[in-house]
Amino acid sequence: MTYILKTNNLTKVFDGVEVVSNVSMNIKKGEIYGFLGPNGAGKTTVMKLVTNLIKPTSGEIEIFGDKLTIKSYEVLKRMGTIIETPVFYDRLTARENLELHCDYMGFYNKVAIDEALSLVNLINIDEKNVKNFSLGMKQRLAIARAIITKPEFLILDEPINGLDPIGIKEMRDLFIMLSREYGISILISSHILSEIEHIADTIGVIKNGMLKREVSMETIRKNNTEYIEIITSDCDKAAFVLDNRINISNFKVLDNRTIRIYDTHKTQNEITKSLILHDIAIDSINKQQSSLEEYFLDIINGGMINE
Ligand SMILES: Nc1ncnc2c1ncn2[C@@H]1O[C@H](COP(=O)(O)OP(=O)(O)OP(=O)(O)O)[C@@H](O)[C@H]1O
Repeated sequence: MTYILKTNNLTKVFDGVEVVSNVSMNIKKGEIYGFLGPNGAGKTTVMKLVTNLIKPTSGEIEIFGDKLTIKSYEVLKRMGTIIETPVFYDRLTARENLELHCDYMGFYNKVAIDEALSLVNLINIDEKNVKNFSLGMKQRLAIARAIITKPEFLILDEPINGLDPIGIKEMRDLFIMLSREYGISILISSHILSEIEHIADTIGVIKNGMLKREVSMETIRKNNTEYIEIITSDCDKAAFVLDNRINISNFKVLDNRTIRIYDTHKTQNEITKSLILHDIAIDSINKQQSSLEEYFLDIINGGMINE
C-alpha cells in the first residue's frame, strides 16, 4: 500500500495543553480522506502541522514517502491547501490573485489560471476586486488557488463553508473528479457529514486531539443497519403487540414514543396493518438507515470507543 501521508504519534502542545495527542493517521495515495471531529477537536492543528505552518511538539510526519522537516520546501510545492479562512489581496481581481500565487509557487503556466477558474465555476469576474466577492465566491477562489498547480495532495479545511447547496454539489463533483481522474489525494474536513459521506473513501474521527477511529467508508456502509422506526403514543401496547401478536422480537424501545425494529422478516406495510388492527395510534413509521452521522455521533458520544 502506498501512502501519501503518514503521521506517527503526532503531538502538539499549546501553552501546556496537548491539543493534538499521539495522532497516527494514514492517507492512501489517490483516496479522499474525510477528517471529522467536533469544534476544537484539533483538525486544523493537524492540517497546520502537516503543511509545516507549525512545528510538532513530538512525533513524525511522512509525506510522499519522505520525512517532513522545516526544510521540505519542495514537498510543499506538491501540495495545495486551504487552511482556515483563506486570505487574498482584496484590491486585486481573482485572476491577479492567482497570478501572484503562481509566481510565488514558481509555476509558469497562465493557461492553468483559466482552467482553475472554470473548474470552480467562477465566471464574469474579471472586472471585480476580491473585496466585492461573496463568501461563497471567495471559497471557490480558494479552491481554485489550491488546485491551480495540479498538486498531488490537497489539504482542504472546511472548503465548502459559505457555499449554497448548488455550490456544494459542484465542489463535491470537482473533488471526486480530481481524485478519480487526476489521482489527486485529498484530506478534507467538513462539518457537513452527508457531504463527507458522499465523497470520502476513508474517515478519520478526532476528538480532544486524539484520533478515535480511522475506517473505510466501505466498512461503515457494510455495518449500516436498516431499521423501521415507529413513533407512537401507545409505546407499551405497541411493544406488546410486536412481541406477542406479530412475532417480532428484535426491536428496541428507545423512549416512551419511539420503537426501532431491526427484524427484516416483516415489511413496513405488514407491521403498519397489524398495529392499526390492534388499535395502536401511529404518528409515523419510516424505514431508516444508520448513516455516517449516526456512526460519527456514536464515536463522539463515546458509544463505540472507550475514552
Ligand atoms: N495558536 C494556538 N494557541 C493556543 N491554542 C490553540 C492555538 N491553535 C489552536 N489552539 C487550540 O487547539 C484546539 C484545537 O483547535 P483546532 O482549530 O485545531 O480545532 P478544529 O478541530 O479545527 O476546530 P473547528 O472545527 O472549530 O475549526 C482548540 O482548543 C484551540 O483553542
